[in-house]
Order: sequence, then C-alpha cells, then structure tokens
Amino acid sequence: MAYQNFIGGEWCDSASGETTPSRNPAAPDEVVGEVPRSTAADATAAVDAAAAASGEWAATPGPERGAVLREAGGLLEDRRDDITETLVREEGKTWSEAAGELQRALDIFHYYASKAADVGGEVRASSARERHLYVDREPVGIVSAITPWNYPIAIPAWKLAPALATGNAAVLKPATAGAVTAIELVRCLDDAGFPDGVCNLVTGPGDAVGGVLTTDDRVDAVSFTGSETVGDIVYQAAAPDQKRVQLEMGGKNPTVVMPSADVGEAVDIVGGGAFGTTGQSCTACSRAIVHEDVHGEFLDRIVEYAESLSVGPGIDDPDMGPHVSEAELTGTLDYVDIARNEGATLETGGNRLGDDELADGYFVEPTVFSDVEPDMRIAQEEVFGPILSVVSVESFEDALDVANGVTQGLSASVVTDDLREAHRFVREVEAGVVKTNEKTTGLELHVPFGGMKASSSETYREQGDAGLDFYTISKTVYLNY
Ligand SMILES: NC(=O)C1=CN([C@@H]2O[C@H](COP(=O)(O)OP(=O)(O)OC[C@H]3O[C@@H](n4cnc5c(N)ncnc54)[C@H](OP(=O)(O)O)[C@@H]3O)[C@@H](O)[C@H]2O)C=CC1
Ligand SMILES: O=C(O)CCC(=O)C(=O)O
Repeated sequence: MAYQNFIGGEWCDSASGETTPSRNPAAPDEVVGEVPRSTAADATAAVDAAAAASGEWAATPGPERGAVLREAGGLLEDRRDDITETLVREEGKTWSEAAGELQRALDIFHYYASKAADVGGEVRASSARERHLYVDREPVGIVSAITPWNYPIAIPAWKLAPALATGNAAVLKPATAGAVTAIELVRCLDDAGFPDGVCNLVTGPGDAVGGVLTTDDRVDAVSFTGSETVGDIVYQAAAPDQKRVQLEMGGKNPTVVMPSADVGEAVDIVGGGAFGTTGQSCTACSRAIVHEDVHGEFLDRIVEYAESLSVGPGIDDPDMGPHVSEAELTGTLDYVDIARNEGATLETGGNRLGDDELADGYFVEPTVFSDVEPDMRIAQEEVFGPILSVVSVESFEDALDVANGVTQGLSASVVTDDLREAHRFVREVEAGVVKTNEKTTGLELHVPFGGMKASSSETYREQGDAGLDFYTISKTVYLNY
C-alpha cells in the first residue's frame, strides 16, 4: 500500500514522486507500506502550512484544543488492534510490547487533553498598588518533531501531544523504518479534527527533510530522539537561529545488583531491561554490575533466563522479536565479535537465528557476556541490541564508579534490600532516570524524561509538565490600571 505525506490538511505524494518501502523485519520480503521519499521542498511546504495555521490554533481556547486531543486518543483506542498489528509488522515488537506502546500513546493524548484545558501561568505579588503582575505562557509557535523507529507511535505521541495541547503547529518527521505506524497516528489526528496545517507529517531522508526542519527560520523549537551522531547534527543546525532544542539520545544503562538483593528478582529485573524490545530502547539495561558475593549465582541464573526466552515474529507474541533492520542486526553481531576480541566470555547467545522459519528475519539470540572489564568497548558503547555485559565488582563504591564511568547517563537502577544503599545510589548515580528494584526501561508519562551527560541536551526535559514547559514561552505582564 502507498502512503502519503500530510501537509496543510491534505494527504499528498512527495514532490519527488518517489517512495521507500518499509519492510517487516520478521519477514523482509513483506512490504508493510511504501512511504514518500520526500524532498526539502516537501518539508518547506509543511512548514508553510504550519506557519499559516499556527496563529489561529494558538488563539483557540485550551479546552477546545483539549477536546480535539481527547478525540484523537479515542480514535487510537477505536483502532487499537489495527494499529497494534501495523506496529508489530513494521517495527518487529512483540504483540504485548506493541499493545503496551499503543496504550501509552492514547494515555498520552488523554493526559495532555486535560492539560490543554488547564494550561496557565501564575499571578505574583506586585510592588505597585495598582498593578496586576502575572506570568503568562504562550506557545513557542512552530515545532519540528524528529523521531526514531524504536517507539514509532509513543515517541511521536509524547512530542506532538504537548506541542498541540499548548497551541503550537507541528511538523513530524518520523524515521523511515517506523513511518507507516507514525502515519496511522497522524490519520487519527486528522480524523479527530485538528484544523488544516496544525499537524503535518513528512516522511523521507533525515538529511533532506530533517535539514529543513532544523534550519528553517520559522521553526521555533525542535524535539529529537535518536542517535548521538544525528542529535549533534540537529543541535548544531538549530544553533545559529537559537532555536529551542530538546535532544534525547542513547544510554549505556546499568543495573547494580547488591548482595542483599533477592537474586531471582534481580535476574527478572535485569533480564526484562536487557532483552525486552530486543534491547532496542535507549533505556535498555546493557550492563549488570554485580557484587562478587552474588556474581556466580546471578550469572548462572541470567544465562538460564536468556536461554528460556522464545524468539520469533512479534505477531506470535513470543518473548522477543527481531531487530528492526539488517543494519541493526549487523551492528549487534559486530559487537559480539568486538566483545570476544576484547577478552569477554560469551556465556550464551551471540548468533543470528538461522532455522528455516526465522532465517530471513533479523533475529538474534539473547546474549550474555561475563568477564567484562569496565573499559571494554562492550561496556562503554551503546549496542541497541539484546546483549548484556556482566561486570563483577568488589563493593558498592566500585559499583557506583563503574555505573558512572561512561559518557552517557540516561537510566540506572539498583537492586538492593538496603535502604541506605538505595538512597546513596539515587544521590550519586549520574542518570536522568534512577530506579530502585525496577528495570531501567519503562517510563511513567506524567514525569520528566531525559538524561545526563551525553544522553540528552540538558536544557530541557520532555513528558509530563516538562513537555509543556518546552513548548511554551513565558510572557511577564505588568498590567497597570
Ligand atoms: N535514543 C533512542 O531512543 C534511539 C537511539 N538510536 C541509536 O541510533 C542508532 C542508529 O539508529 P537510527 O535510526 O539510524 O537513528 P538516527 O539518529 O539516524 O535517526 C533518528 C531520526 O533522525 C532522522 N535523521 C537522520 N539524519 C538526520 C539529519 N541530518 N537531520 C535531521 N534528522 C535526521 C532520522 O531519519 P531517517 O530514519 O529517515 O534516517 C530519524 O527520523 C541506533 O543503533 C541506536 O544506537 C536509534 C533510535 C532511537
Ligand atoms: O523505556 C521506555 O519506555 C522508553 C524508551 C525510550 O524513550 C527510547 O528508547 O527512546
């Protein structure tokens, strides 16, 4: 099926007339949809449409905007099964993971629908008697959302919903690999009744389309999730115009396991964080930092856990689906070689799955390495695949040093029964999301999300009220009478 861009309220082909196939990673011969291979001219047309629509949408009362967002959430609910299936077929997630992601997207629309009805500023005491002093919040204007393939509906939702709730017009550029799913979301927005031009979508190559969305001087804010390399390009491209930028990039997320932990619980926590979504989450656990007193038992049991997982097409709802693409599969297999060459011990996994039914898909075994030293590349670089490195440490202090000894700082967790350790971990670990006795993946939608160090631009967070802050600018009013 051929899909189209959505510009100024019209579904339309790219000016290039070209399309790119988005394929099912479990069976790459199956094309899920052809998406427009758009050009810079298409992106500029989308910004034109957003510019034409933004004033009227900004002036629309918040409760009215909220009603449209609520309708969009309702349509996601009505189309739940169809969109879940598209997501499974396009990105490769298991049915349970995709259903959870769809639920998250619709919850986000309902959440920001309520927020839209209640966006406000604050009244402050004034030093003058006949002055009303207050701080208003206005939409920034035009927003670009550049999103990755790994959560092709939830991430567009958590960028678009707060942007639209606060009265901005938006242009979404989804990753090519998840574009059909993102288009299904925008169909719901179209049917929900957003005015023409308020929400636009352009698919296509990052440099051509993304280039315009990060440099056009009418764009006021850019929200990006993806790799550090592209995040840096986006930041630099937006800088000359001093656009507001929010970046969410990679992680090398640790879970520390202490002797007071229940080892069975620690294994479930680490395994869920490492192998869920095939390790393709920026919050995925890729390092288990385990105290030497429980290292042996933990290692035996995490290997058992990895070997117990069923791997297959997401549509059958196994424990783990395929990688999204051949490039991601190759990246993971390359890291298996890198880790071996560095001297880590491959405990289990490490291979592409090659039996008849799965041979064409991008399936890889859940993989565990032990004897990993903290400075090895496998313990330093983001893999974005189901590879867990187990590092043994002698003390809690060593565990913290290892946890913090990477350039990134997105999510981190500790498994411990010692409240003092838990508090100290929360205080001293360098990560934007910290959890105790819970896996590193999974986020609540009403609290800020973002990382420290190289994981994020540290200026702005997203989700919850932080999302509203990013998409609004304050105006301080001295109303004298
Ligand atoms: N933090 C996270 O959640 C994610 C991290 N990653 C990491 O990134 C690696 C590569 O994945 P990949 O999908 O290629 O991630 P990218 O960072 O390349 O892509 C993210 C988004 O940016 C777009 N883009 C690419 N180039 C530009 C540009 N010059 N200007 C503006 N936008 C651009 C992409 O478009 P297009 O797809 O069309 O190229 C996509 O929409 C993964 O292996 C993983 O390590 C990936 C996804 C999510
Ligand atoms: O852990 C999650 O649920 C979200 C992960 C995420 O934001 C990402 O991978 O980009």
